[in-house]
Amino acid sequence: MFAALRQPLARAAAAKPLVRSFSAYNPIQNAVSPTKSPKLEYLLTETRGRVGIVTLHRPKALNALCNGLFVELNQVLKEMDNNADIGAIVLTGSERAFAAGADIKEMKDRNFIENYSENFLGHWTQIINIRKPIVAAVNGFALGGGCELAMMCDIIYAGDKAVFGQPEIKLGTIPGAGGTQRLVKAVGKSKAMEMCLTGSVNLTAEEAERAGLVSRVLPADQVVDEAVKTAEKIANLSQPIVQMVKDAINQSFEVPLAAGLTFERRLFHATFGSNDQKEGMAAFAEKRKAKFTNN
Ligand SMILES: CCCCCCC[C@H](O)CC(=O)SCCNC(=O)CCNC(=O)[C@H](O)C(C)(C)COP(=O)([O-])OP(=O)([O-])OC[C@H]1O[C@@H](n2cnc3c(N)ncnc32)[C@H](O)[C@@H]1OP(=O)([O-])[O-]
Repeated sequence: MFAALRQPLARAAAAKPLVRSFSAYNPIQNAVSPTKSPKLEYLLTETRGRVGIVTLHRPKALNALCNGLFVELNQVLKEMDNNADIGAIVLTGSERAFAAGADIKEMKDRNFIENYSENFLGHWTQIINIRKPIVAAVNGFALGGGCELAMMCDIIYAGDKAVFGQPEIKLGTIPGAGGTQRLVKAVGKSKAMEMCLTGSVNLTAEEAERAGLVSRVLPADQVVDEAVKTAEKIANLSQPIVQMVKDAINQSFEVPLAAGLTFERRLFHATFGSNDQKEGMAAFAEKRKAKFTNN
């Protein structure tokens, strides 16, 4: 069973980068022809150790999520997911805004038939298919699609001035990427209703932490560094086992408790088919640090 689980990882490790090596995504270094490897317009990327860092970078529009930004984001995340040198990802924005939502100016004149037939913004959900853990490091505004994007990540750290909200109702629309679904699970029905029905009740970072939406509040200038530290910790654990934890926790959003517990137990059983389980438990018994080999 474990060999079967390993195959996608082996494939991912062997896979050629979609476009070019990740470090070449740095727009400053980028000198590759635009057709094969388009320059990133809306993102900055870097790696620190085994952590890939993606920074939303559309400062004039408070990182409003336009189509081009999302196309780039999907592409970069997919490439990091396929890069065996990266074990976890940090997604962040600027100190003023993680993201102020979907680009209102870009979508204001669209109509229902176009939206429906083109599955408008359907590609936003691709981020949930990324298998490596993603830590969102949120400063400033995380509104509308920005809040939804943070909730698509696996862990959220917030700067002390971060603001989370779903203001779509004030624009005559509703949240379209999880604001009425994931937010309920994160903060409960009453608070989610209050936020989505008024569009003006936002959560401060402290409130978001108390409600369980974010796991840590930090001074704004430390959020990214702390997110990277956590991501580095995760990236140095056994990668297949990390993916199993992510899969198992995500199952809890999808299936009834009994099915989730069965799924969890089967994965727990499966870990015993891995060398990393043998190494992890032997290292504990021998009072030494485990050396995981991701198999
Ligand atoms: C699978 C299906 C997927 C469906 C996805 C659905 C997604 C989602 O649920 C829908 C949304 O997010 S709806 C969106 C929900 N979000 C909202 O409703 C929040 C909208 N934003 C705001 O309310 C205010 O900008 C803030 C209160 C954030 C800051 O106020 P402040 O400090 O006075 O700053 P400022 O001067 O206002 O902004 C500076 C510049 O940024 C610009 N810009 C900012 N946000 C933009 C946006 N979303 N768009 C475009 N542009 C945006 C702004 O125009 C200005 O540009 P200008 O060229 O200089 O004029």
